[in-house]
Parts: sequence; C-alpha cells; structure tokens
Amino acid sequence: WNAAEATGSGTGVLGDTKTFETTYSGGTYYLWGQSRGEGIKTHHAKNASYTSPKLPGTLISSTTNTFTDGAAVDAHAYAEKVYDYYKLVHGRNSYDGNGAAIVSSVHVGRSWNNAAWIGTQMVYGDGDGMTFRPLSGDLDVVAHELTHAVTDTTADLIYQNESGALNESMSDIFAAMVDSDNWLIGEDVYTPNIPGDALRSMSDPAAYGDPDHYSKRYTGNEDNGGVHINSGINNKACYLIAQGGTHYGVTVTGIGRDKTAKIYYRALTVYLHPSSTFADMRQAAVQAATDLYGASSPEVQAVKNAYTAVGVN
Ligand SMILES: CCCCC[C@H](S)C(=O)N[C@@H](Cc1ccccc1)C(=O)N[C@@H](C)C(=O)O
Ligand SMILES: [Ca+2]
Ligand SMILES: [Zn+2]
Repeated sequence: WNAAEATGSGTGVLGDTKTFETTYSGGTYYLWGQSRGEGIKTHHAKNASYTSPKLPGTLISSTTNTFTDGAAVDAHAYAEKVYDYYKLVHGRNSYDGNGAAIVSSVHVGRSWNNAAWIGTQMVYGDGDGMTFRPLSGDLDVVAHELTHAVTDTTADLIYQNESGALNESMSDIFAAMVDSDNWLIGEDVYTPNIPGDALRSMSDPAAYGDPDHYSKRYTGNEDNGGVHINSGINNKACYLIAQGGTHYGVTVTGIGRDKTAKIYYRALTVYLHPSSTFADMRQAAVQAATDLYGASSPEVQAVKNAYTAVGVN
C-alpha cells in the first residue's frame, strides 16, 4: 500500500469542527500529516502514564476520515498551527530547525490535570473535568509544550529555579504569540465550570498569585523552585514590552507583539544558555533587540524599561 496524503475533519474538545492532514493507507485514515517536516503523528495512549514505555501508543485512525476524539483532533490540528507559526514567523522548520517529526499522545494518565514535553514527544492529560478539560483543547497548551522542545534544542534552560522559570516563561510567551488574541494562558481548558478565568495571566500574573516583580519571587523548593510561579516576572516583562504600561512607577512604551516575539526568539536561540538567570535574560533581550533594531532604538528602550519595571536590572 502507498500512504496517500488526505484531508480529514473532526470535532475539537470545545465542539468546533476543523480540518487537518491525514494519511490513507490500507483502507484506513490515520492522524498522520506528511507535509510538515518529517510529519505530525497523533496517538492514543490508552491512559498510560507520561513515564510509561507504552508511549506513544496507537496512531489514531478512522475508516471514514472523520474523527470524533476531540482531544486527538485538537492535539493534531494545533500541532500543525504551531509548526506553521515557527516556520512562517521565525523560519524554523519544526522544533529542532531540522524538520523533526512532531509526535503527540492524548488520553495520557487517568484524569491527569497536565500536559508536557517528555523530551521526545508531547503528552496530554484528559483533566478531571473540574480543574481541566482535555488539555490539548487549548492552543496555548500545545504551543507551550512544543516551545519546550524548541527550548531544549536551543538554550536548553535547566528546569529549576531561575533558569527553570525562564524555561516556563518562554513556553508561555510563545503560547501567547501563537494564541494571540489575549495574554491569558490556559483559559480554554482551565476550570470548565468557571467562565473567564485562566491558569496564568501574563498581563497581570498577580491575578492568579504569581509574582510580577523580582522582589516578590518565590525562593522555596516547591514546583522545581517555582518554575510556574516565577515565570510571572518574565511574563510581565514580555507583556510590558509588547503592550506598554506603567508598572511600580516605571513606564514602558509598547512595541507590539510581532517585534516582541522576534526579540524573544533571538534571545532564546542565540543568547540564553542552560544556567541563564533573570539578569542574563535582561541582557539577552537587550542584545537581541540591539541586533534587530539598533542600540538607540525605542525597541531597546522598551526592553530596558520593562526589565527595570519588574525589578531585574
Ligand atoms: C511532567 C509534569 C509536567 C511538567 C510541566 C509541563 S511542561 C507544564 O508546564 N505544563 C503546563 C500545561 C499547561 C500549559 C498551558 C496552559 C495550561 C496548562 C502547566 O502549566 N502545568 C501546570 C499545571 C503545572 O505543572 O503546574
Ligand atoms: Ca490564551
Ligand atoms: Zn511547561
């Protein structure tokens, strides 16, 4: 049998219809797109844990090229969107820049309230229906997890303490650049019974208990030294660079999302390194903005003011 490229359709977690690439082989259609890099494949984990050797599980199939597994439909369709973002906006072919195959598994764990990049592939929990609905149902989550793969193949920021908070922040930053209609993270899948909330906010991290100034950073041992907490400091800096604002008395003139994304992409792929601290982040962003827009540009000034505003000098 040859593996013929096709276009499938299906219903996502939120009940929306979408189309995506599939492959027809031997009378069956598979969630396998062939046109992007080495391909995008989406599997059913059958509740195996994210540490299980059974992953990735079974390639999801349909005899009709219509797919009704919402978590699978969204994991697959959103992986295409994130691939396209990195290729079209940053000229990066897949997460490694070399067209690496993008592999995902849905229905990982039992009622697992999380998603992750496990070094080789993306994994998505179904949530418990209270804290989360199936996590691939939010483009934020897919972009967050695939950005961990970009980080791992570039700066490779150590996943603890300040470098870990930067690692997490990079994933939130590019989630917000891909899912670009707000500065909330996880709003589409977090607490399905509570409208309007989110897991995190980049515009106001404090709204969900995260710090928005370096002096308020968490220094305990929870959460790998607060990687999902202290990410708020860098997330706020990114928000200020893009949108502007006055924060703790420091005023930033925004430069917009697109230029901000280019600055963080260059900082991540050229200047940050595994043990980078918040101070290193400021320097990397200033240097990236200088490379792109010039030392005396308003873009560089916005970066400097934003990091000063969040207490990173
Ligand atoms: C293996 C254990 C999980 C590692 C942490 C993964 S990378 C992660 O950060 N997951 C995201 C999922 C997410 C992303 C965007 C929006 C909503 C949810 C995350 O933030 N997880 C939170 C719940 C956490 O692990 O504290
Ligand atoms: Ca969002
Ligand atoms: Zn993460």
